[in-house]
Amino acid sequence: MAKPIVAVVGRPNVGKSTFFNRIAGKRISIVEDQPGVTRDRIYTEAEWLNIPFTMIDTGGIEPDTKDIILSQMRKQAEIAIETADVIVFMVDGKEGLTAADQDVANMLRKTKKPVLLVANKVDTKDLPDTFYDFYQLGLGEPMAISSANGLGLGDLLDEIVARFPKQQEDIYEEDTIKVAVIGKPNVGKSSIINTILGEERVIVSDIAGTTRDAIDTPFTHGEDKYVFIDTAGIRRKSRINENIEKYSVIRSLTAIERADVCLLVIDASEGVTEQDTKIAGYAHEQGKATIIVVNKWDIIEKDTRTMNRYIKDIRDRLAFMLYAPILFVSAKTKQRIHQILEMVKFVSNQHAMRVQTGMLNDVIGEATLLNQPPSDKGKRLKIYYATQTAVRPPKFIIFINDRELAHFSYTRYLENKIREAFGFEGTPIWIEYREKGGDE
Ligand SMILES: Nc1nc2c(ncn2[C@@H]2O[C@H](COP(=O)(O)OP(=O)(O)OP(=O)(O)O)[C@@H](O)[C@H]2O)c(=O)[nH]1
Ligand SMILES: Nc1nc2c(ncn2[C@@H]2O[C@H](COP(=O)(O)OP(=O)(O)OP(=O)(O)O)[C@@H](O)[C@H]2O)c(=O)[nH]1
Repeated sequence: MAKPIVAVVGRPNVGKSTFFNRIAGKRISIVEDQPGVTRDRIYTEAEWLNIPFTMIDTGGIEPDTKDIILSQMRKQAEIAIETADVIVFMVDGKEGLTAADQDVANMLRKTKKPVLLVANKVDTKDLPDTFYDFYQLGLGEPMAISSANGLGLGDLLDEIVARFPKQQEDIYEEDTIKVAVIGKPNVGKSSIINTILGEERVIVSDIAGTTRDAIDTPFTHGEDKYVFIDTAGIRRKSRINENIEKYSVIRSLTAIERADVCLLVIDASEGVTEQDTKIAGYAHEQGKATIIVVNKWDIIEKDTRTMNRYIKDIRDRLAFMLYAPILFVSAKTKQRIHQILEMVKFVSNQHAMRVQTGMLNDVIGEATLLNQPPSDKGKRLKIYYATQTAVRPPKFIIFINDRELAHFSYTRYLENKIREAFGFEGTPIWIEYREKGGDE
């Protein structure tokens, strides 16, 4: 389930960080490819009433010192409008209304996204006289909070959570394959999506009953139903500066969470970057199927070994997903673009595949005969029985005598044997051990 995104926008010194730290849970830092970009203070995972969400501190952008406050705030507001589900606009309740607040309010009023106007530093129950000026911003009733001593935060969080979009998952039929197109800015995500959607057999559907801007693109291809997840920011080209990069990563992460199959798009002229590795790692951990799509293949000067060199490099850098098929495409010339949906359908089936318990145990039994399970201090790992307990991703539980003896390398070996026998192409496989009770 995708987590909603909340962005906090406001002038420097209004107390965004203080607010953030009050609400923040664990922070995740994002690897940057560009030097000189503020590294932490980007976003955090938080939770209210058991509803998890992601909070972005747009104050984290301090691109260059020449920038005046106002232009920075405009950028913050743009980023918030582009990426967030709910925007918290924070003003300084102690200082009162400023011209810069007016300016940002003008921008925020134009978005259809919910905006909550919050006056921070209202440390006592009595509202300051200047408080009423905030009504002039045209963003509805200001809420008074004090981040420093925690006043009003619960009420604010209630209001934020109440404005989260309804989850869209339910509106797609069971057999719809959800596809996230992920990757860095400019690798050609929108070009690939638009090329696929322009294909003859593809019919883009309407989403019924959605009130906010549609963020997904559902379509059919022949008999098969698909939806490209969270395409709003991708298909509509954003003209936001370079700093959008790290926020686009956050969007990628939430898209991955909702998807069945991820298309990890890599720019052939750049190869696999650190950012790609990070995003790919997330898809892997989340148990999603992945296809690696190397785009812009048209601009690469090729000889007979070029493709193999690329494959080797990708396998080296993304060694944790050797299961992911690699496609070399060009959105520009349409080379091999038609293979993408075929591959999506194939790996989606692999992702949902269930194998018979009898066959699985034959494979495991044979594997242990070929390569004896490890032993330690005279005790040998015994494998009693294996069963598949889940799909999307396929999950196996193996009953054994002693978990201590089940080393990573042997698990890897068993995984390989399972793959040799059944395929499971494009999908990670989860293997869990259970100690069989009462035995030895
Ligand atoms: N009285 C009072 N002071 C506060 C409150 N919240 C924050 N402050 C103070 O306001 C100052 C600025 O707070 P920050 O949280 O750093 O503000 P910021 O908006 O993150 O500022 P930038 O990092 O410049 O974007 C600090 O001195 C805080 O202690 C509050 O609720 N009441
Ligand atoms: N030569 C070549 N250029 C391409 C190809 N695909 C995309 N481009 C160009 O690469 C640039 C970026 O393409 P987009 O499709 O906008 O990339 P994106 O990943 O959606 O970018 P963001 O919206 O910033 O995330 C554009 O100038 C495209 O024309 C390709 O296969 N070959």
